[in-house]
Amino acid sequence: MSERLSPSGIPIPGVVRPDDVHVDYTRDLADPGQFPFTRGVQPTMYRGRLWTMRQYAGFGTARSTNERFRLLLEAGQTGLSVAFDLPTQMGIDSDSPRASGEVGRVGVAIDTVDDMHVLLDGIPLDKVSSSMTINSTASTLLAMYIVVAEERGIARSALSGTVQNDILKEYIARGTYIYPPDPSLALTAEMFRFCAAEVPQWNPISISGYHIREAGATAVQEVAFTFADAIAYVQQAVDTGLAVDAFAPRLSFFFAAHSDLFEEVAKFRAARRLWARLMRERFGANDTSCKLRFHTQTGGVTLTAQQPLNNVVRVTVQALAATLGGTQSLHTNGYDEALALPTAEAATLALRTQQIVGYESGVAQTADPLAGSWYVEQLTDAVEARALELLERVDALGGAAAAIRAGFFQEEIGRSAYEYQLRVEAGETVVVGVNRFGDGQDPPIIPSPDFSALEVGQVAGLKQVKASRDNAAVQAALQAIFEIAPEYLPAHVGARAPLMPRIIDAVRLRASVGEIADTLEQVWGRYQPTM
Ligand SMILES: C[C@H](C(=O)O)C(=O)SCCNC(=O)CCNC(=O)[C@H](O)C(C)(C)COP(=O)(O)OP(=O)(O)OC[C@H]1O[C@@H](n2cnc3c(N)ncnc32)[C@H](O)[C@@H]1OP(=O)(O)O
Repeated sequence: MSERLSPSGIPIPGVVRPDDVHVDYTRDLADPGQFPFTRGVQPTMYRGRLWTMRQYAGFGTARSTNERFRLLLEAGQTGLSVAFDLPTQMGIDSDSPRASGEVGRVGVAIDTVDDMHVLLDGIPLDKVSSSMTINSTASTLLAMYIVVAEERGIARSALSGTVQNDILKEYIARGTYIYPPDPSLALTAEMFRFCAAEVPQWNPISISGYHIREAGATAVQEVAFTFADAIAYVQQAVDTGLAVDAFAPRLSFFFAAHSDLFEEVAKFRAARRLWARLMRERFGANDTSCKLRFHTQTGGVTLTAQQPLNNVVRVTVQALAATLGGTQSLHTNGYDEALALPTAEAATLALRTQQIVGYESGVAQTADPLAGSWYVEQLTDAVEARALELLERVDALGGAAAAIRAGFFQEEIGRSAYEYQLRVEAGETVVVGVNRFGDGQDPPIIPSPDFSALEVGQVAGLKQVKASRDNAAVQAALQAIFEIAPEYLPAHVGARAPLMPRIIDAVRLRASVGEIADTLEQVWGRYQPTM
């Protein structure tokens, strides 16, 4: 019989026997809540608290997204997750010609803190945690969140949430970068400092393997490349003088869950163990800093436009993988996402899927229920060993930033994506309803909504804000940012003046996302990809 391989290329025996596994319980597993946290970061895991059900949502205006948030919270969702439109992610105001046609399309349009007020209207910011998928403009959006809370009388210290703020993977796989890596990384370190000092329950980064996976990486590459990025962030922050244990407990991560249930569970367990070991060995971090806390999203690329209801089943298997793997927070995709923005019905069903997994399937009853399975332990070892090997190749290239410049990640991911495609085309990898069990029907066509009226309204709102604010004060606040920005360039020696408080000042005066981004770009320049 031919050899079977997992999707990452790990050989899978027909039967795994006790002698095939060499686990030392104390060294390799330990109880949940104990180093190396293979079995989970909390001693009681989901018996103490179920994972956060956090559906990524956002489209059109702040008002329409606020309505979707309320619908989801009423349906039992336990955390928020904001999707921003491309102009907001790229630091472009809605009234710029460069934003034309993109306003409110793949997420909500936010120009000033006034939009943020509408977005968060009626949401109890001291009770619900919010995630914001925002990277190059993360500092401005976090500033807006803080100012909304402040203007509602809620202290910064009471806020909890996450900004994605993972710029390295933008160069590798996602694309919403503005500035070159050096000042971008320096700004990330400033956000680590600021959050640790002033917003202690905020996670200033969500180091993301999800997009690396979506771009075609295997599970092993997903872990290795995410950790390569993570090590670069930790090193950068340490180099600026922060003590590792002052910020590392608030590093958070973001992974994908695909349909190979066992490899995915092994991936999550291996990732926790590998991260704990890396942090202890490379940075001398304490146990709290060694805990890998992560959000998971079911795999967008695994969804098919053909026979879209099949996606409900895929999402269920993937949600099981994430929760058997001990995720802290989960987004389950809508079954219609391969066709269009998810409908309210699909978004609700996706949340119901999590609730069925959480309350009916029994996964929440005991921590790390698959531990001790010879197969799962063997696969956990294999994923860890292979990810470490790959990480060491990145080290040899000089770390994540150097590997990005050399095109290493992009090439490796591209090769995996190509090989996967060949396997699908050869029928070796079965995609139900696509290369097998098709019904000959074309995928349904869903008309895309008309965004033009929305854009006109958003632009009018922004013009009104710009006309009614104290423009001299805004210019002075932007000037203050401009004057500090050079300290975030590599040529600068010595301590840097804090940038976050200046961004908050500007946001409070109703400076826009685009104005703040342009100010920084004047000093830092724009990144030009080398490949
Ligand atoms: C694809 C798309 C795109 O490209 O556009 C995207 O990127 S979408 C990307 C969307 N991204 C996201 O949604 C990222 C979401 N990330 C997060 O929510 C965070 O970063 C997270 C992963 C750390 C999860 O945070 P969370 O608040 O939801 O959950 P936590 O596990 O931290 O739990 C909340 C609090 O409860 C405590 N807690 C949890 N479980 C227990 C337990 N069993 N016993 C006692 N306490 C417990 C935690 O310690 C914590 O308190 P304390 O805090 O006091 O310790």
